[in-house]
Amino acid sequence: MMSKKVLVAYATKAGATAGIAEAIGDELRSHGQTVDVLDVARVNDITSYDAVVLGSALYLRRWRREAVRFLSHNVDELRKRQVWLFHSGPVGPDVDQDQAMPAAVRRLAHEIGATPAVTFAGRLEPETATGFLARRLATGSLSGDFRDWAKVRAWAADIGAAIQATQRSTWHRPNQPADYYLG
Ligand SMILES: Cc1cc2nc3c(=O)[nH]c(=O)nc-3n(C[C@H](O)[C@H](O)[C@H](O)COP(=O)(O)O)c2cc1C
Repeated sequence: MMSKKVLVAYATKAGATAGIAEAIGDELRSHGQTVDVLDVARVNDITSYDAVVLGSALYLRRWRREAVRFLSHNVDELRKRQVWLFHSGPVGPDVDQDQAMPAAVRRLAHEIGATPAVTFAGRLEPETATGFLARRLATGSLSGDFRDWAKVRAWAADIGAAIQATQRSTWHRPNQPADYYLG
């Protein structure tokens, strides 16, 4: 059986979200998928992928702009694919709090037909923090690497299983054009 090609794209400022994306990629590969893990700013064309996982770091309750731009520029192609979203954010006392999708991301996710973004805890450390505010926050109670690798891998394993399930049957999105069925 042909393995499906999966894009795991991430938007990061200080690298924590890239690490989560790599872990998702490793897990999917262990499920037999062919995976590219890429900075979303470097992705131009998604037509060669069967499924897309997109994650962004959260800053001041927003996604990074390159992730939002990717969604808005690829709505039509994403609608035809299986898409999963995540964001990486909470640190310190908020570590277990699911974060709301920013309004613009929620609208785009709805257009694409993707389920809401899952929240993964993040990392904020003096060694990797960039910018005055980040460096200041990184020395207080928010400081640390809170990424939950077991949670990340379990989520990716579910995605791997879902992609495998659609390899056995034909994957039809509801918005598949009608001429697809005509000879
Ligand atoms: C200035 C600043 C603002 C942040 N705002 C949020 C936020 O609104 N929500 C959240 O969950 N995390 C927030 N965080 C935490 C980061 O999202 C977290 O450290 C994340 O894992 C960083 O990802 P990155 O290393 O990929 O950039 C903020 C961090 C900084 C430094």
